[in-house]
Order: sequence, then C-alpha cells, then structure tokens
Amino acid sequence: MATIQWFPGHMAKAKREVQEKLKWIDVAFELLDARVPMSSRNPMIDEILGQKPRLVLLNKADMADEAVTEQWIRYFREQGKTAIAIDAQSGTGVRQLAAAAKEMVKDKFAKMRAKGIKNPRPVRALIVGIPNVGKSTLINRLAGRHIAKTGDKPGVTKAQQWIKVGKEMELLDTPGILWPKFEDEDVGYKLAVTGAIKDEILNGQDVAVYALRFLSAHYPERLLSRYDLDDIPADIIALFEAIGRRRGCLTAGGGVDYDKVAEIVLSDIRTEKLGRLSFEAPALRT
Ligand SMILES: Nc1nc2c(ncn2[C@@H]2O[C@H](COP(=O)(O)OP(=O)(O)OP(=O)(O)O)[C@@H](O)[C@H]2O)c(=O)[nH]1
Repeated sequence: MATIQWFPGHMAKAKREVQEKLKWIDVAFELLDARVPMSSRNPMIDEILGQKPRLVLLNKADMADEAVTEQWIRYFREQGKTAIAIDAQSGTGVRQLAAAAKEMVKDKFAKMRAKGIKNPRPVRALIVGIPNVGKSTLINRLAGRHIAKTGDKPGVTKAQQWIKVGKEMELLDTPGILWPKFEDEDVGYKLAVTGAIKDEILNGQDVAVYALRFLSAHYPERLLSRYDLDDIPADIIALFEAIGRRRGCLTAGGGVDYDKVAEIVLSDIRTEKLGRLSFEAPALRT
C-alpha cells in the first residue's frame, strides 16, 4: 500500500502528472472501490479528466453487495457514464474492458479512418484511482502472462511504457495515483473500514463503531448470525460487549477488551466473514 502524504503540493503534482499522461491516451479507466464508489473517488476527477472519455470500473465487486453494485451501475448510466463491475484479482469482468474502451472512442477512430488511416492503432488507456483501489492488480491482470512492453514511442516521454492488452488495447504501465476526499469524516471511516487507508491513521475502535452502526442499520441479520446474538443492542457499547463476550475478548480483570472486539469486527469485514458488503448505495447515501 502506498504511503503518500497528500499535502497540497503533492496533490497539485499528482494532478499535473495525470494530466500530462492524458495527452497519450484515448480513454481513462476511473477505478473505484465497488463497496464505496463515492468515497473512493478523487474529489477533482471531473476537472482533472476534463473531456477525456472515461470508463468507470467498480473494482473489488467480489466483496461488494451485488444488488447495490447493480444500483451503482444504473446510477452512473443515468449520469451518462458507462460503469462495469470487475474483480481485478480473479479477472472477473476484466475481459470486457478492451471492447468497452473501443466503443467509447469509436467516433474518434471513425474520423481517423475517414482521414485515410486504414488500421487505427490500438485504443490507449490509463488507469487512475486512489491508493489501494487495485490499480496494480488490474494492470497485472490485463497484462496477463503476455506482459509485453511495447517500448518507447517517438514523442512519448521515456518513462511512458505501454503494455499490450491483446491486439485492441494498450495500457500505460504506470497508473495515475490520486488522492481521496479525506476531509470528510464519513469518507475517512468508509475508506478505513474497507482497508483503503491504513489502520494507524484512524482509531480502530472508532472505525469499528462506525462499521457496527452501519451494519446494525443495513445488515443486521449478518451481525446476528456471525456473532450469535439474540438481538442487536441499540447502545453501541452494549453491542461491543455482546460481541466481546461471545468471542471471549476479555481483559485480565474480566471486562471486555474493546480493542480486540474492534480488531475482530474489522478483520471479519475485510475477510468477508460477514459476507459481501457495500457501505454506500445511491439510494442510501449515508
Ligand atoms: N477481493 C479483491 N481484492 C482486490 C481486487 N483488486 C485488488 N485487490 C486487493 O487490493 C489490494 C490493493 O491492490 P493494489 O493493486 O496494490 O492497489 P493499488 O491501487 O495499485 O495501490 P497503490 O499502489 O497503493 O496505489 C491488494 O491486496 C489486492 O490484492 C479485487 O478485485 N478483489
């Protein structure tokens, strides 16, 4: 996981770096976490990408609530954007990308053909996203076993390398890393719950409180069955204690070890012990 300090100067540099790369590409792949598509967005992405055609990729869809991911796909479609659910780790959905990217730039390529270019080059794409959203995993997945860097192109900065993805697409090998919208406390918690920001940054108990409140409201049955509870106490301390007692998270004095409970809950969420979860839905923008 990248440890980037997002000072204003660093954000400006990241923005500049992405915009520099836009010159070389036809389409940007905006990689989001399917469990938190709004919170895992860069707050300036529209300004940064400008008019560049964009494909929204809801990654880690394997961990997200399928019904909610469907809602997000519709939500983006209503905004005139194409969104595709993928799992970069296993490769599910990834095969659609080249065709979808080609579709987005068909007018541009038709114009190239009209100008007499018979065989337009492959579609060129760039992956952009916040840290830990799966950029490297997707690049490796697209590159597959046939990782073939096509080398420097005339006029392209030396550092820009292209990865061939079949015959139809080329991908810049370095993704655009952008910052999340971390000034919003809710966003910070959602990114922490899903593991996008490191546990040392926010207090684990606070993150677990956030997660348990969310799960109590939206996935109560999962809590009941996972922790073998009779009911879900409305009081968050009582809920910590009920889980702690069930799990034997006790201190030497016999009290509940709140840190341990927080650790178990967050680990259960991240390892899918509580099933597939989405922490944001277009209908319930909590
Ligand atoms: N379950 C699941 N895990 C994924 C998926 N894609 C990526 N991951 C995991 O998410 C973590 C982060 O993935 P990376 O590819 O390193 O993310 P990145 O965006 O390149 O991260 P930075 O280098 O920090 O910018 C890794 O542990 C991956 O294995 C996915 O589709 N499903």
